[in-house]
Amino acid sequence: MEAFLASNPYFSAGFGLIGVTAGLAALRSGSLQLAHVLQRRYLVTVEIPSKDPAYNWFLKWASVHGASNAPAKKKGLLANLLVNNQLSVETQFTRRDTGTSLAQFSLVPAPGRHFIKYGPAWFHIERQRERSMLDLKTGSPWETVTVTALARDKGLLLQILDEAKTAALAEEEGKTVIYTSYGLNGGRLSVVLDEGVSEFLVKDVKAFLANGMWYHERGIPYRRGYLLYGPPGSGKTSFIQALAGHLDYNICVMNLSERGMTDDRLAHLLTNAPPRSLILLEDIDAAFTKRDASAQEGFQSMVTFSAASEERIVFMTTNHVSRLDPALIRPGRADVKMKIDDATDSQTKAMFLRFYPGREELGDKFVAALRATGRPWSAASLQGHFVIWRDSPEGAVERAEDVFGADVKE
Ligand SMILES: Nc1ncnc2c1ncn2[C@@H]1O[C@H](COP(=O)(O)OP(=O)(O)OP(=O)(O)O)[C@@H](O)[C@H]1O
Repeated sequence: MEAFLASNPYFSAGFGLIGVTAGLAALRSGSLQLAHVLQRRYLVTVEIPSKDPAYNWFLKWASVHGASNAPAKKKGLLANLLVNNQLSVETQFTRRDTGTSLAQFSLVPAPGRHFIKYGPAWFHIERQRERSMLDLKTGSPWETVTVTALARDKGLLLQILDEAKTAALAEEEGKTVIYTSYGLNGGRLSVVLDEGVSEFLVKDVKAFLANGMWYHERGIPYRRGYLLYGPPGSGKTSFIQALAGHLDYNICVMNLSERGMTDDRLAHLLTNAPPRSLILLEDIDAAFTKRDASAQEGFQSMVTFSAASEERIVFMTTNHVSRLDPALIRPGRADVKMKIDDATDSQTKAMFLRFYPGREELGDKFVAALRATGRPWSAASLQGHFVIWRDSPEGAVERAEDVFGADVKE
């Protein structure tokens, strides 16, 4: 590890004492030499330029983990004083198959100095922006993040970079699966919901979009909220993806459980969402059950967001509708509430026929075999089953009960 550190250009004996504490600052001006000695012995610094992929990984990591190990009481105070007030919004666009783009917002430490506690150690983070230079490819300013571990253990920094990388890659992996497998399919929505559900939702969104003047003339906020709730794997997220493709809209996914997501920030994100966007707040229950203390904060956010004046279509999804504060999902915030449930008979048959066109009779047999078990099944598990048996509809029917193999029910 020592050898790796020595040869790694990111690890340098950078000068990271500035701003650590007032005491250390005084020490620095008083005795530079002593500071050098201390710094060499006790601090490890890594510099990450913005052109390095690790740059975004690290900022994202810092926004999620900062001060996460501080005791609960101190957490708010420390986080607010030292980190929270200095977050900035970063937007990343990913092109989707359908030609529209997916905008993803994250809150990352803003340029300036930050302190973060992680594991046993404190870290000093300095994000510096080069004012006179721009990255010609992206048009964004060159930046450098300097991370100084206020500890002697060099391994901690490596561990952090490694964790940041793993988290970033895992996130990308998930996205590729979701965002490339759905979308427009010959002009039709490729998600099979129960009869009438998808038509109802599409019609409702289109009516909303066609009635801007009506809202405007009456001074009603031009927004519509949809809550899709129900068991995992029923197609909530896929439907919203497909709908965006169908309307040729962008999707902005916001994670309400992200650290530091306060009212102001949510309002900022909502007003800065690109035009022609569906806003998707996934697993909204997570924002309210994970962090008790901030439930109130999240609630306020939703109030703010119901006041947005521009055209806003907001989709919220949850597996646990009963855990939500009723005020959160009242009309005005969630105008349409739709249960997207386990697969029905007709949905199951429709999916069967999509995989095995023309095999009506077998489709009925398949549905009957599943129904005979008395157990519920999800559209996601059906899809998994049909993919396995893609060349043999007979096999799919014979082994119908395998559909339950992949299901994990609460
Ligand atoms: N109704 C459906 N029609 C076709 N495929 C579906 C349907 N529902 C789910 N799937 C398949 O299952 C996968 C998972 O579905 P999706 O993520 O949309 O479910 P979800 O209801 O949002 O689940 P969760 O509540 O766990 O987020 C999808 O990528 C898709 O391949």
